[in-house]
Amino acid sequence: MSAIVVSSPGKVLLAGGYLVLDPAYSGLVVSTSSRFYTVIQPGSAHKIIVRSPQFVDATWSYSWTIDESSQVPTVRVTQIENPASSSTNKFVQLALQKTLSLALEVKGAAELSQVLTHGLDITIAGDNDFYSQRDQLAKLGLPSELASLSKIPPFSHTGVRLPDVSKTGLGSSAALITSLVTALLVQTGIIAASALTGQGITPAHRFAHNISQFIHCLAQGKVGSGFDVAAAVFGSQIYTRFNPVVIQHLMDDTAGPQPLLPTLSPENVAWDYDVQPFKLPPHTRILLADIHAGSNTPLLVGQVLKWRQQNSTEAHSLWTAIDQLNTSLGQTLARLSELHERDPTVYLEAIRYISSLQSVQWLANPNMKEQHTSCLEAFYEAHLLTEQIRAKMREMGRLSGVDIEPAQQTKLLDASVSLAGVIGGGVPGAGGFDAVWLLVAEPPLPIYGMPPLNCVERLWSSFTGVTPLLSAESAAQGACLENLDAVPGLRATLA
Ligand SMILES: Nc1ncnc2c1ncn2[C@@H]1O[C@H](COP(=O)(O)OP(=O)(O)O)[C@@H](O)[C@H]1O
Ligand SMILES: C[C@@](O)(CCOP(=O)(O)OP(=O)(O)O)CC(=O)O
Repeated sequence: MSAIVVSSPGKVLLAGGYLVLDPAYSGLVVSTSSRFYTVIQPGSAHKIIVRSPQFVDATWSYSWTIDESSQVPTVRVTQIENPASSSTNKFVQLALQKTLSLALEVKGAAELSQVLTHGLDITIAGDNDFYSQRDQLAKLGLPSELASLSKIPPFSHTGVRLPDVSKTGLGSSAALITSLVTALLVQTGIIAASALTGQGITPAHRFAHNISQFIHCLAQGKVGSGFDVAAAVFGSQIYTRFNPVVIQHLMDDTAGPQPLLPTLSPENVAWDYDVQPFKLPPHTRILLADIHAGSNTPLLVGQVLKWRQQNSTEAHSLWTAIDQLNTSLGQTLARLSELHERDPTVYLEAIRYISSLQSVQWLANPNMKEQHTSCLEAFYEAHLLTEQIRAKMREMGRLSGVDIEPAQQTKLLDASVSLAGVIGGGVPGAGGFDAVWLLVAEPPLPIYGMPPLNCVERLWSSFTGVTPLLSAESAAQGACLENLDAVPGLRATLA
Protein backbone atom coordinates (compact mmCIF):
# COMPACT_ATOMS: atom_id res chain seq x y z
CA MET A 1 0.00 0.00 0.00
CA SER A 2 1.37 3.43 -0.87
CA ALA A 3 1.90 6.16 1.70
CA ILE A 4 -0.84 8.62 2.61
CA VAL A 5 0.51 12.17 2.75
CA VAL A 6 -1.54 15.12 3.95
CA SER A 7 -0.23 18.66 4.38
CA SER A 8 -1.66 21.71 6.18
CA PRO A 9 -0.49 25.32 6.00
CA GLY A 10 0.62 27.72 8.72
CA LYS A 11 -1.18 30.98 9.47
CA VAL A 12 -0.80 34.73 9.82
CA LEU A 13 -3.59 36.82 11.37
CA LEU A 14 -3.14 40.05 9.41
CA ALA A 15 -5.94 41.89 11.17
CA GLY A 16 -8.39 41.00 13.91
CA GLY A 17 -6.06 40.11 16.79
CA TYR A 18 -8.06 39.94 20.08
CA LEU A 19 -11.28 40.94 18.24
CA VAL A 20 -11.55 37.49 16.63
CA LEU A 21 -11.90 35.91 20.09
CA ASP A 22 -15.42 37.38 20.05
CA PRO A 23 -17.89 35.94 17.49
CA ALA A 24 -19.18 39.47 16.87
CA TYR A 25 -15.96 40.27 14.99
CA SER A 26 -13.89 38.56 12.33
CA GLY A 27 -10.23 38.27 11.38
CA LEU A 28 -8.28 38.41 8.11
CA VAL A 29 -6.31 35.19 7.96
CA VAL A 30 -3.61 34.31 5.44
CA SER A 31 -2.46 30.68 5.15
CA THR A 32 1.20 30.22 4.34
CA SER A 33 3.08 28.26 1.71
CA SER A 34 5.00 26.71 4.63
CA ARG A 35 3.27 23.51 5.65
CA PHE A 36 3.28 20.56 8.00
CA TYR A 37 3.32 17.12 6.36
CA THR A 38 2.12 13.84 7.84
CA VAL A 39 3.16 10.65 6.07
CA ILE A 40 1.44 7.39 7.07
CA GLN A 41 2.98 4.09 5.96
CA PRO A 42 2.26 0.53 7.04
CA GLY A 43 4.29 -0.35 10.14
CA SER A 44 4.79 -3.42 12.29
CA ALA A 45 1.90 -5.37 13.79
CA HIS A 46 -0.29 -3.49 16.25
CA LYS A 47 2.22 -0.76 16.90
CA ILE A 48 1.84 2.92 16.05
CA ILE A 49 5.18 4.64 15.71
CA VAL A 50 5.34 8.41 15.28
CA ARG A 51 8.59 10.14 14.37
CA SER A 52 9.53 13.79 14.14
CA PRO A 53 12.87 13.48 12.37
CA GLN A 54 13.73 17.18 12.78
CA PHE A 55 14.14 16.79 16.55
CA VAL A 56 16.34 15.03 19.09
CA ASP A 57 14.53 12.33 21.11
CA ALA A 58 11.33 12.54 19.06
CA THR A 59 10.14 8.99 18.34
CA TRP A 60 7.04 7.87 20.19
CA SER A 61 5.71 4.29 20.10
CA TYR A 62 2.16 3.44 21.06
CA SER A 63 -0.02 0.40 21.47
CA TRP A 64 -3.79 0.57 21.16
CA THR A 65 -6.71 -1.34 22.59
CA ILE A 66 -10.43 -1.05 22.31
CA ASP A 67 -11.86 -0.25 25.71
CA GLU A 68 -15.38 -1.60 25.99
CA SER A 69 -15.66 -1.31 29.75
CA SER A 70 -17.98 1.69 29.61
CA GLN A 71 -21.15 2.44 27.67
CA VAL A 72 -19.20 4.25 24.96
CA PRO A 73 -16.39 2.07 23.54
CA THR A 74 -13.23 4.08 22.91
CA VAL A 75 -9.74 3.43 21.63
CA ARG A 76 -7.10 3.70 24.32
CA VAL A 77 -3.66 4.67 23.00
CA THR A 78 -0.82 3.93 25.41
CA GLN A 79 2.80 4.96 25.01
CA ILE A 80 5.21 2.03 24.98
CA GLU A 81 8.24 2.56 27.21
CA ASN A 82 11.35 3.01 25.14
CA PRO A 83 14.76 2.94 26.85
CA ALA A 84 16.21 5.09 24.04
CA SER A 85 13.66 7.88 24.34
CA SER A 86 12.05 9.44 27.37
CA SER A 87 9.91 12.12 25.77
CA THR A 88 6.15 12.25 25.51
CA ASN A 89 3.98 14.20 23.06
CA LYS A 90 0.56 15.11 24.40
CA PHE A 91 -0.57 16.65 21.09
CA VAL A 92 0.30 13.55 19.07
CA GLN A 93 -1.08 11.07 21.61
CA LEU A 94 -4.41 12.91 21.89
CA ALA A 95 -4.68 13.16 18.10
CA LEU A 96 -4.26 9.37 17.84
CA GLN A 97 -6.56 8.56 20.74
CA LYS A 98 -9.44 10.81 19.68
CA THR A 99 -9.27 10.23 15.92
CA LEU A 100 -9.11 6.45 16.34
CA SER A 101 -12.01 6.60 18.83
CA LEU A 102 -14.01 8.51 16.24
CA ALA A 103 -13.07 5.85 13.66
CA LEU A 104 -14.34 3.18 16.04
CA GLU A 105 -17.70 4.96 16.22
CA VAL A 106 -17.95 5.48 12.48
CA LYS A 107 -16.49 2.22 11.15
CA GLY A 108 -16.87 -0.27 13.99
CA ALA A 109 -14.26 -2.45 15.72
CA ALA A 110 -13.76 -4.99 12.91
CA GLU A 111 -12.99 -2.44 10.22
CA LEU A 112 -10.74 -0.36 12.49
CA SER A 113 -8.78 -3.46 13.56
CA GLN A 114 -8.35 -4.30 9.89
CA VAL A 115 -6.93 -0.84 9.15
CA LEU A 116 -4.54 -1.09 12.09
CA THR A 117 -3.56 -4.72 11.65
CA HIS A 118 -0.17 -3.92 10.10
CA GLY A 119 0.41 -1.03 12.49
CA LEU A 120 1.09 2.52 11.42
CA ASP A 121 4.39 4.23 10.80
CA ILE A 122 3.82 7.99 10.95
CA THR A 123 6.32 10.71 10.10
CA ILE A 124 5.67 14.37 10.88
CA ALA A 125 7.74 17.08 9.20
CA GLY A 126 7.35 20.86 9.21
CA ASP A 127 8.80 23.28 6.67
CA ASN A 128 11.87 25.09 7.97
CA ASP A 129 9.92 28.35 8.36
CA PHE A 130 8.06 27.04 11.42
CA TYR A 131 11.28 27.09 13.42
CA SER A 132 13.80 29.93 13.61
CA GLN A 133 16.71 29.31 11.22
CA ARG A 134 18.82 32.10 12.68
CA ASP A 135 21.36 29.81 14.34
CA GLN A 136 21.53 27.64 11.23
CA LEU A 137 22.33 30.70 9.07
CA ALA A 138 24.99 31.82 11.53
CA LYS A 139 26.54 28.33 11.48
CA LEU A 140 26.66 28.38 7.69
CA GLY A 141 28.03 31.94 7.71
CA LEU A 142 25.12 33.15 5.57
CA PRO A 143 23.41 36.55 5.81
CA SER A 144 19.77 36.79 6.99
CA GLU A 145 18.25 36.85 3.51
CA LEU A 146 15.67 34.85 1.59
CA ALA A 147 18.35 33.48 -0.76
CA SER A 148 20.27 32.08 2.24
CA LEU A 149 17.14 30.40 3.60
CA SER A 150 16.65 28.68 0.25
CA LYS A 151 20.10 27.11 0.69
CA ILE A 152 19.10 25.31 3.91
CA PRO A 153 17.97 21.76 3.02
CA PRO A 154 14.24 21.13 3.40
CA PHE A 155 13.00 19.77 6.74
CA SER A 156 16.36 20.54 8.25
CA HIS A 157 17.20 19.09 11.68
CA THR A 158 16.74 21.65 14.47
CA GLY A 159 19.46 20.07 16.64
CA VAL A 160 17.26 20.30 19.76
CA ARG A 161 14.39 18.59 21.58
CA LEU A 162 10.86 19.80 20.79
CA PRO A 163 10.35 21.86 23.97
CA ASP A 164 13.59 23.75 23.32
CA VAL A 165 12.93 24.84 19.73
CA SER A 166 12.51 28.50 18.87
CA LYS A 167 9.22 28.92 16.97
CA THR A 168 8.41 31.63 14.45
CA GLY A 169 4.69 31.94 15.23
CA LEU A 170 3.22 30.25 12.15
CA GLY A 171 1.10 27.97 14.32
CA SER A 172 3.08 24.73 14.35
CA SER A 173 0.76 22.85 16.69
CA ALA A 174 -2.42 23.71 14.71
CA ALA A 175 -0.83 22.77 11.36
CA LEU A 176 0.65 19.60 12.86
CA ILE A 177 -2.63 18.47 14.47
CA THR A 178 -4.59 19.21 11.30
CA SER A 179 -2.25 17.31 8.99
CA LEU A 180 -1.99 14.34 11.40
CA VAL A 181 -5.73 14.15 12.09
CA THR A 182 -6.68 14.55 8.42
CA ALA A 183 -4.20 11.87 7.35
CA LEU A 184 -5.68 9.52 9.97
CA LEU A 185 -9.21 10.30 8.73
CA VAL A 186 -8.10 9.26 5.23
CA GLN A 187 -6.26 6.18 6.52
CA THR A 188 -9.30 4.97 8.46
CA GLY A 189 -11.63 5.67 5.54
CA ILE A 190 -13.71 8.28 7.39
CA ILE A 191 -13.06 10.73 4.59
CA ALA A 192 -12.15 9.95 1.01
CA ALA A 193 -8.71 10.99 -0.21
CA SER A 194 -10.35 12.44 -3.33
CA ALA A 195 -12.19 15.02 -1.17
CA LEU A 196 -8.84 16.68 -0.44
CA THR A 197 -7.56 17.08 -3.96
CA GLY A 198 -9.66 19.94 -5.36
CA GLN A 199 -10.37 23.53 -4.43
CA GLY A 200 -13.36 24.49 -2.31
CA ILE A 201 -14.73 23.46 1.05
CA THR A 202 -16.25 19.98 1.24
CA PRO A 203 -18.00 18.16 4.14
CA ALA A 204 -14.68 16.28 4.47
CA HIS A 205 -12.92 19.57 5.22
CA ARG A 206 -15.59 20.45 7.78
CA PHE A 207 -15.18 17.04 9.45
CA ALA A 208 -11.39 17.49 9.54
CA HIS A 209 -11.89 20.98 10.95
CA ASN A 210 -14.24 19.94 13.76
CA ILE A 211 -12.07 17.10 15.04
CA SER A 212 -8.79 19.02 14.65
CA GLN A 213 -10.25 22.05 16.39
CA PHE A 214 -11.45 19.88 19.29
CA ILE A 215 -8.15 18.00 19.67
CA HIS A 216 -6.12 21.22 19.45
CA CYS A 217 -8.25 22.81 22.20
CA LEU A 218 -7.94 19.67 24.34
CA ALA A 219 -4.14 19.51 23.91
CA GLN A 220 -3.71 23.22 24.63
CA GLY A 221 -6.06 22.98 27.60
CA LYS A 222 -8.01 26.01 26.38
CA VAL A 223 -10.38 27.16 23.68
CA GLY A 224 -8.87 30.05 21.67
CA SER A 225 -10.55 31.60 18.64
CA GLY A 226 -9.39 28.64 16.51
CA PHE A 227 -8.32 30.77 13.53
CA ASP A 228 -5.07 28.78 13.33
CA VAL A 229 -6.84 25.43 12.86
CA ALA A 230 -9.34 27.04 10.45
CA ALA A 231 -6.39 28.34 8.36
CA ALA A 232 -4.75 24.89 8.43
CA VAL A 233 -7.94 23.27 7.09
CA PHE A 234 -9.56 25.89 4.85
CA GLY A 235 -6.66 28.19 3.85
CA SER A 236 -6.80 32.02 3.68
CA GLN A 237 -10.14 33.37 4.80
CA ILE A 238 -12.16 35.92 6.71
CA TYR A 239 -12.77 33.95 9.89
CA THR A 240 -15.52 34.26 12.47
CA ARG A 241 -15.11 31.98 15.44
CA PHE A 242 -17.32 29.10 16.66
CA ASN A 243 -19.21 29.15 19.94
CA PRO A 244 -17.01 27.14 22.36
CA VAL A 245 -20.13 25.64 23.96
CA VAL A 246 -20.20 23.12 21.09
CA ILE A 247 -17.22 21.18 22.52
CA GLN A 248 -17.43 22.15 26.20
CA HIS A 249 -18.79 18.75 27.31
CA LEU A 250 -15.98 16.91 25.48
CA MET A 251 -13.27 19.01 27.11
CA ASP A 252 -13.91 17.40 30.49
CA ASP A 253 -12.41 13.92 30.36
CA THR A 254 -13.29 13.17 34.00
CA ALA A 255 -16.94 12.88 32.97
CA GLY A 256 -16.09 9.49 31.36
CA PRO A 257 -16.04 8.60 27.66
CA GLN A 258 -18.62 10.33 25.52
CA PRO A 259 -19.48 9.70 21.88
CA LEU A 260 -17.60 12.05 19.55
CA LEU A 261 -19.52 11.69 16.31
CA PRO A 262 -22.72 13.56 17.25
CA THR A 263 -20.64 16.60 18.25
CA LEU A 264 -17.89 16.47 15.62
CA SER A 265 -19.96 15.47 12.61
CA PRO A 266 -19.98 18.03 9.78
CA GLU A 267 -23.77 17.87 10.00
CA ASN A 268 -23.79 19.27 13.54
CA VAL A 269 -25.18 22.79 13.03
CA ALA A 270 -23.90 23.87 16.45
CA TRP A 271 -20.56 24.47 14.70
CA ASP A 272 -21.35 28.06 13.82
CA TYR A 273 -17.94 29.30 12.61
CA ASP A 274 -17.98 31.26 9.38
CA VAL A 275 -15.35 31.08 6.65
CA GLN A 276 -15.53 33.65 3.87
CA PRO A 277 -13.19 33.58 0.86
CA PHE A 278 -10.16 35.86 1.06
CA LYS A 279 -6.85 36.08 -0.77
CA LEU A 280 -4.10 38.60 -1.27
CA PRO A 281 -4.23 40.65 -4.51
CA PRO A 282 -2.26 39.31 -7.51
CA HIS A 283 1.40 40.32 -7.81
CA THR A 284 1.63 41.17 -4.13
CA ARG A 285 3.39 39.07 -1.57
CA ILE A 286 3.30 38.76 2.15
CA LEU A 287 6.70 38.99 3.80
CA LEU A 288 7.17 37.91 7.39
CA ALA A 289 9.97 38.68 9.79
CA ASP A 290 11.04 36.35 12.54
CA ILE A 291 12.12 38.72 15.31
CA HIS A 292 13.46 35.91 17.46
CA ALA A 293 12.32 37.37 20.73
CA GLY A 294 8.96 35.73 21.40
CA SER A 295 5.86 36.69 23.34
CA ASN A 296 3.52 34.77 25.57
CA THR A 297 0.19 34.99 23.71
CA PRO A 298 -2.06 33.70 26.57
CA LEU A 299 -0.52 36.30 28.92
CA LEU A 300 -1.19 39.15 26.46
CA VAL A 301 -4.72 37.87 25.78
CA GLY A 302 -5.49 37.63 29.51
CA GLN A 303 -4.46 41.24 30.12
CA VAL A 304 -6.26 42.72 27.09
CA LEU A 305 -9.49 40.85 27.86
CA LYS A 306 -9.33 41.91 31.51
CA TRP A 307 -9.04 45.57 30.44
CA ARG A 308 -11.89 45.12 27.97
CA GLN A 309 -14.11 43.68 30.69
CA GLN A 310 -13.31 46.47 33.15
CA ASN A 311 -13.71 49.26 30.58
CA SER A 312 -16.59 48.01 28.51
CA THR A 313 -17.78 51.33 27.06
CA GLU A 314 -14.36 52.52 25.96
CA ALA A 315 -13.45 49.03 24.75
CA HIS A 316 -16.66 48.74 22.76
CA SER A 317 -15.98 51.90 20.77
CA LEU A 318 -12.34 50.89 20.20
CA TRP A 319 -13.34 47.36 19.09
CA THR A 320 -16.00 48.84 16.77
CA ALA A 321 -13.52 51.27 15.22
CA ILE A 322 -10.88 48.57 14.68
CA ASP A 323 -13.46 46.19 13.24
CA GLN A 324 -14.56 48.80 10.70
CA LEU A 325 -10.96 49.29 9.61
CA ASN A 326 -10.34 45.52 9.41
CA THR A 327 -13.49 45.02 7.33
CA SER A 328 -12.50 47.88 5.01
CA LEU A 329 -9.04 46.38 4.58
CA GLY A 330 -10.58 43.05 3.56
CA GLN A 331 -12.85 44.85 1.08
CA THR A 332 -10.04 46.94 -0.38
CA LEU A 333 -7.82 43.90 -0.92
CA ALA A 334 -10.78 42.10 -2.56
CA ARG A 335 -11.35 45.16 -4.79
CA LEU A 336 -7.75 44.95 -5.97
CA SER A 337 -8.28 41.33 -7.03
CA GLU A 338 -11.43 42.42 -8.88
CA LEU A 339 -9.54 45.24 -10.62
CA HIS A 340 -6.96 42.70 -11.75
CA GLU A 341 -9.68 40.43 -13.11
CA ARG A 342 -11.35 43.32 -14.94
CA ASP A 343 -8.16 44.48 -16.66
CA PRO A 344 -4.92 42.58 -15.90
CA THR A 345 -2.82 44.87 -18.13
CA VAL A 346 -3.84 48.09 -16.39
CA TYR A 347 -3.45 46.40 -12.97
CA LEU A 348 0.05 45.25 -13.87
CA GLU A 349 1.02 48.74 -15.03
CA ALA A 350 -0.23 50.13 -11.71
CA ILE A 351 1.71 47.58 -9.66
CA ARG A 352 4.88 48.29 -11.64
CA TYR A 353 4.33 51.99 -10.98
CA ILE A 354 3.93 51.64 -7.20
CA SER A 355 6.96 49.32 -7.04
CA SER A 356 9.37 52.18 -7.64
CA LEU A 357 7.62 54.79 -5.51
CA GLN A 358 6.90 55.32 -1.83
CA SER A 359 3.19 55.20 -0.95
CA VAL A 360 3.06 59.00 -0.36
CA GLN A 361 3.86 59.46 -4.06
CA TRP A 362 1.35 56.98 -5.49
CA LEU A 363 -1.43 59.53 -6.03
CA ALA A 364 0.81 62.60 -6.35
CA ASN A 365 1.64 62.32 -10.04
CA PRO A 366 -0.31 65.00 -11.99
CA ASN A 367 0.25 62.97 -15.18
CA MET A 368 -1.38 59.86 -13.72
CA LYS A 369 -3.31 58.10 -16.45
CA GLU A 370 -7.06 57.98 -16.00
CA GLN A 371 -7.23 54.18 -16.35
CA HIS A 372 -4.77 53.65 -13.46
CA THR A 373 -6.67 55.78 -10.96
CA SER A 374 -8.86 53.00 -9.49
CA CYS A 375 -5.91 50.66 -8.90
CA LEU A 376 -3.65 53.33 -7.43
CA GLU A 377 -6.41 54.64 -5.17
CA ALA A 378 -7.11 51.10 -3.91
CA PHE A 379 -3.41 50.44 -3.22
CA TYR A 380 -3.16 53.75 -1.35
CA GLU A 381 -6.36 52.98 0.56
CA ALA A 382 -4.88 49.62 1.64
CA HIS A 383 -1.78 51.47 2.82
CA LEU A 384 -3.80 54.01 4.85
CA LEU A 385 -5.98 51.31 6.40
CA THR A 386 -3.02 49.24 7.59
CA GLU A 387 -1.51 52.38 9.16
CA GLN A 388 -4.81 53.21 10.88
CA ILE A 389 -5.12 49.65 12.18
CA ARG A 390 -1.59 49.84 13.57
CA ALA A 391 -2.41 53.10 15.35
CA LYS A 392 -5.57 51.63 16.89
CA MET A 393 -3.75 48.45 17.98
CA ARG A 394 -1.10 50.62 19.65
CA GLU A 395 -3.95 52.43 21.41
CA MET A 396 -5.35 49.07 22.55
CA GLY A 397 -1.89 48.23 23.89
CA ARG A 398 -1.49 51.57 25.66
CA LEU A 399 -4.90 51.36 27.31
CA SER A 400 -4.55 47.74 28.45
CA GLY A 401 -0.88 48.00 29.45
CA VAL A 402 0.23 45.41 26.89
CA ASP A 403 3.07 45.90 24.42
CA ILE A 404 1.05 44.99 21.29
CA GLU A 405 3.32 46.93 18.94
CA PRO A 406 6.56 47.34 20.93
CA ALA A 407 8.77 50.38 20.18
CA GLN A 408 11.33 48.35 18.21
CA GLN A 409 8.57 46.90 16.02
CA THR A 410 7.22 50.41 15.44
CA LYS A 411 10.68 51.49 14.29
CA LEU A 412 11.03 48.46 12.00
CA LEU A 413 7.52 48.83 10.55
CA ASP A 414 7.75 52.62 10.06
CA ALA A 415 11.01 52.20 8.14
CA SER A 416 9.62 49.25 6.13
CA VAL A 417 6.29 50.78 5.09
CA SER A 418 7.99 53.92 3.84
CA LEU A 419 10.02 51.95 1.28
CA ALA A 420 9.03 52.00 -2.40
CA GLY A 421 6.53 49.28 -3.27
CA VAL A 422 5.54 48.43 0.30
CA ILE A 423 1.74 48.53 0.57
CA GLY A 424 1.42 48.09 4.31
CA GLY A 425 2.24 46.03 7.35
CA GLY A 426 1.66 45.35 11.00
CA VAL A 427 2.18 43.01 13.91
CA PRO A 428 0.34 39.71 13.32
CA GLY A 429 -2.04 38.03 15.76
CA ALA A 430 -1.56 39.09 19.35
CA GLY A 431 1.41 41.29 18.41
CA GLY A 432 4.27 41.53 20.85
CA PHE A 433 7.89 40.80 20.21
CA ASP A 434 7.85 37.83 17.82
CA ALA A 435 6.98 38.93 14.28
CA VAL A 436 5.93 41.58 11.77
CA TRP A 437 4.22 41.22 8.39
CA LEU A 438 4.43 43.35 5.26
CA LEU A 439 2.44 43.36 2.03
CA VAL A 440 4.87 44.09 -0.79
CA ALA A 441 4.33 44.72 -4.52
CA GLU A 442 5.90 41.92 -6.54
CA PRO A 443 5.49 42.60 -10.27
CA PRO A 444 7.06 40.27 -12.82
CA LEU A 445 10.66 41.22 -13.63
CA PRO A 446 12.25 43.22 -15.14
CA ILE A 447 11.15 46.36 -13.32
CA TYR A 448 12.60 49.83 -13.00
CA GLY A 449 14.94 49.89 -9.98
CA MET A 450 15.46 47.33 -7.23
CA PRO A 451 12.49 44.99 -6.53
CA PRO A 452 10.67 46.06 -3.32
CA LEU A 453 11.36 42.67 -1.73
CA ASN A 454 15.12 43.22 -2.03
CA CYS A 455 14.83 46.76 -0.64
CA VAL A 456 13.03 45.37 2.41
CA GLU A 457 15.64 42.63 2.85
CA ARG A 458 18.39 45.24 2.74
CA LEU A 459 16.62 47.36 5.33
CA TRP A 460 15.95 44.40 7.62
CA SER A 461 19.59 43.33 7.53
CA SER A 462 20.43 46.58 9.32
CA PHE A 463 18.16 45.59 12.25
CA THR A 464 19.68 43.08 14.68
CA GLY A 465 17.75 39.84 15.19
CA VAL A 466 15.39 40.31 12.23
CA THR A 467 15.27 37.39 9.77
CA PRO A 468 12.83 37.12 6.87
CA LEU A 469 10.78 33.94 6.45
CA LEU A 470 10.43 32.19 3.09
CA SER A 471 6.64 31.86 3.49
CA ALA A 472 4.39 33.41 0.90
CA GLU A 473 0.61 32.93 0.74
CA SER A 474 -0.38 29.29 0.20
CA ALA A 475 -1.37 28.70 -3.40
CA ALA A 476 -2.99 25.37 -2.49
CA GLN A 477 -5.32 26.86 0.13
CA GLY A 478 -5.85 24.52 3.12
CA ALA A 479 -5.33 20.85 3.96
CA CYS A 480 -4.57 18.76 0.92
CA LEU A 481 -3.46 15.36 -0.22
CA GLU A 482 0.13 15.25 -1.48
CA ASN A 483 2.19 12.99 -3.62
CA LEU A 484 5.20 11.91 -1.53
CA ASP A 485 7.74 12.39 -4.32
CA ALA A 486 6.36 15.76 -5.39
CA VAL A 487 7.40 17.37 -2.08
CA PRO A 488 11.16 18.05 -2.25
CA GLY A 489 13.05 16.41 0.60
CA LEU A 490 10.06 14.68 2.18
CA ARG A 491 10.95 11.09 1.24
CA ALA A 492 14.41 11.60 2.72
CA THR A 493 12.86 12.27 6.15
CA LEU A 494 11.30 8.80 6.28
CA ALA A 495 12.98 6.12 8.36
N1 LIG B 1 7.39 18.76 14.42
C1 LIG B 1 6.62 18.38 15.43
N2 LIG B 1 6.45 17.07 15.70
C2 LIG B 1 5.68 16.65 16.70
N3 LIG B 1 5.02 17.47 17.52
C3 LIG B 1 5.14 18.80 17.32
C4 LIG B 1 5.95 19.32 16.25
N4 LIG B 1 5.88 20.68 16.30
C5 LIG B 1 5.05 20.98 17.34
N5 LIG B 1 4.61 19.87 17.94
C6 LIG B 1 3.68 19.75 19.10
O1 LIG B 1 3.11 21.01 19.34
C7 LIG B 1 3.44 21.44 20.67
C8 LIG B 1 3.67 22.94 20.69
O2 LIG B 1 2.44 23.54 20.82
P1 LIG B 1 2.29 25.11 21.10
O3 LIG B 1 3.22 25.51 22.21
O4 LIG B 1 0.82 25.38 21.22
O5 LIG B 1 2.90 25.65 19.73
P2 LIG B 1 2.42 26.71 18.67
O6 LIG B 1 2.52 28.04 19.36
O7 LIG B 1 3.41 26.56 17.55
O8 LIG B 1 1.07 26.36 18.24
C9 LIG B 1 4.70 20.66 21.02
O9 LIG B 1 4.82 20.49 22.41
C10 LIG B 1 4.44 19.32 20.33
O10 LIG B 1 3.59 18.51 21.11
C1 LIG C 1 -4.92 37.25 20.28
C2 LIG C 1 -5.55 36.25 19.32
O1 LIG C 1 -6.71 36.83 18.76
C3 LIG C 1 -4.61 35.96 18.14
C4 LIG C 1 -3.30 35.31 18.50
O2 LIG C 1 -2.60 35.11 17.31
P1 LIG C 1 -1.06 34.67 17.27
O3 LIG C 1 -0.73 34.45 15.84
O4 LIG C 1 -0.25 35.69 18.00
O5 LIG C 1 -1.18 33.31 18.07
P2 LIG C 1 -0.15 32.25 18.66
O6 LIG C 1 0.31 31.43 17.51
O7 LIG C 1 -1.02 31.47 19.60
O8 LIG C 1 0.93 33.04 19.33
C5 LIG C 1 -5.89 34.98 20.08
C6 LIG C 1 -6.77 33.99 19.31
O9 LIG C 1 -7.39 34.38 18.31
O10 LIG C 1 -6.87 32.81 19.75
